[in-house]
Amino acid sequence: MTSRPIRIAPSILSADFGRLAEEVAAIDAAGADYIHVDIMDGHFVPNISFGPAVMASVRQVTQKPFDVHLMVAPVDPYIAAFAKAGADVITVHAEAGPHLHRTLQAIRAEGKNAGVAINPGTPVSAVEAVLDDIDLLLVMSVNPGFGGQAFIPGTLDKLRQARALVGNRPIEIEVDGGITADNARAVADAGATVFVAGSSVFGGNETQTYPHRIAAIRSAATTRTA
Ligand SMILES: O=C(CO)[C@H](O)[C@H](O)COP(=O)(O)O
Ligand SMILES: [Fe+2]
Repeated sequence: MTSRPIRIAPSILSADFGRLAEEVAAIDAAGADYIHVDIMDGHFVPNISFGPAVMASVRQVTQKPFDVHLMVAPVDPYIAAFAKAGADVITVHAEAGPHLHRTLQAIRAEGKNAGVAINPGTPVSAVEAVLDDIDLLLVMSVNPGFGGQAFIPGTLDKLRQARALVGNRPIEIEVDGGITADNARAVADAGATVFVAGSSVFGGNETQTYPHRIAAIRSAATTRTA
């Protein structure tokens, strides 16, 4: 059993956008630790979600930390806008530009926690030089751009490599894509501490089931197997 605290971060990408504020309030009440906000630009990834104005309006319905995943390139021009819109953690992709260190400095200069995400095709070593500059390492377990994709099994090896690299530094290791109650145990054992879950929480939009779905992932991730 992992001794590290486990956080569940429902991704509102799979929420009903027509009732977005209600959906955010529902996952807050259902026990979400963080609210995961996927920002897609139709350039870095082949999909468009929404921007800082929409995020700022739903920010008002909860006090929970907003974990903002920017799938945007170039990203530097948008850091201040998402900080102002109420982000607590701003995560950028290592692949999104040539000046990762500068971008991470810009996030911390806004007084926000800084995260770096790596795509399935990017090695964990890509973040080695910025370990002192991040609060969160996001290991993508699908190719970014869409919710509802299947977890890529090779992610478990990458999570183990990430845990070995991070060691006991105060850096959260987040996993994003295809997370369910069925794979949460293996993902926790591999070293993840923050579990993003979109379709496995919001699937079907039956609000009353959100507490059960979040609890199922948390329970799988924290259950002793040996
Ligand atoms: O960053 C993302 C996609 O790029 C989403 O956070 C992720 O896909 C969550 O959705 P699901 O749990 O349905 O895979
Ligand atoms: Fe995400």
